[in-house]
Amino acid sequence: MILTGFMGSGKTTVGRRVAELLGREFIDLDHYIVESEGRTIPSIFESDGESGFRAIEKASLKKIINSTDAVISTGGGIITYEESRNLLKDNEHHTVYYLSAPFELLYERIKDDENRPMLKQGYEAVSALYESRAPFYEESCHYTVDAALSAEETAGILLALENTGGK
Ligand SMILES: Nc1ncnc2c1ncn2[C@@H]1O[C@H](COP(=O)(O)OP(=O)(O)OP(=O)(O)O)[C@@H](O)[C@H]1O
Ligand SMILES: O=C(O)C1=C[C@@H](O)[C@@H](O)[C@H](O)C1
Repeated sequence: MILTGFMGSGKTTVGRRVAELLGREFIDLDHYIVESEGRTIPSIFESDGESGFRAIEKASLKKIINSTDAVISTGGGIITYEESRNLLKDNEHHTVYYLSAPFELLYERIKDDENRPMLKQGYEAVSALYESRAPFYEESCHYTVDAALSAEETAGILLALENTGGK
């Protein structure tokens, strides 16, 4: 199982819970990057820029996607590169679930978090980013799931889908 979606959609929160319910390991790709790089995400953005972070993110996804049956939560920008989108959609090990919710709700959840460099652009730019990314999440997933619910409810939906239509 792989979870995608915009910042604040609950990929980490819900992913950790559904992994517990499925009895599988949980890997948060942002956390994996921080551990393997020995740097925080804001410091990677500062020294390597967004493009540097994206290159590390793409390589990290490539490295783990076919080597684990863990529940993987991705970073919000994983759909930036076509290669990553194809890797998500065409992979043979994981069903990809897009956690989808309205922007205003997501922004309320994340607006005060200092650990998300993309938020420095301000409300209007982040809102435009949300709009521009939505089709990419849609095209690279197998299921779109409502993430405006409680984390527990969304985890329950994912569990049911994984047990019926999951890989
Ligand atoms: N279903 C939910 N209902 C209410 N709050 C939630 C829900 N899911 C997550 N949150 C809260 O929103 C914030 C962001 O959640 P989380 O880190 O799980 O999102 P994410 O999709 O992994 O974000 P990112 O892409 O930036 O890593 C956290 O404070 C979390 O507690
Ligand atoms: O939406 C994004 O571009 C990001 C989301 C986070 O998960 C991190 O991957 C990073 O802060 C970038």
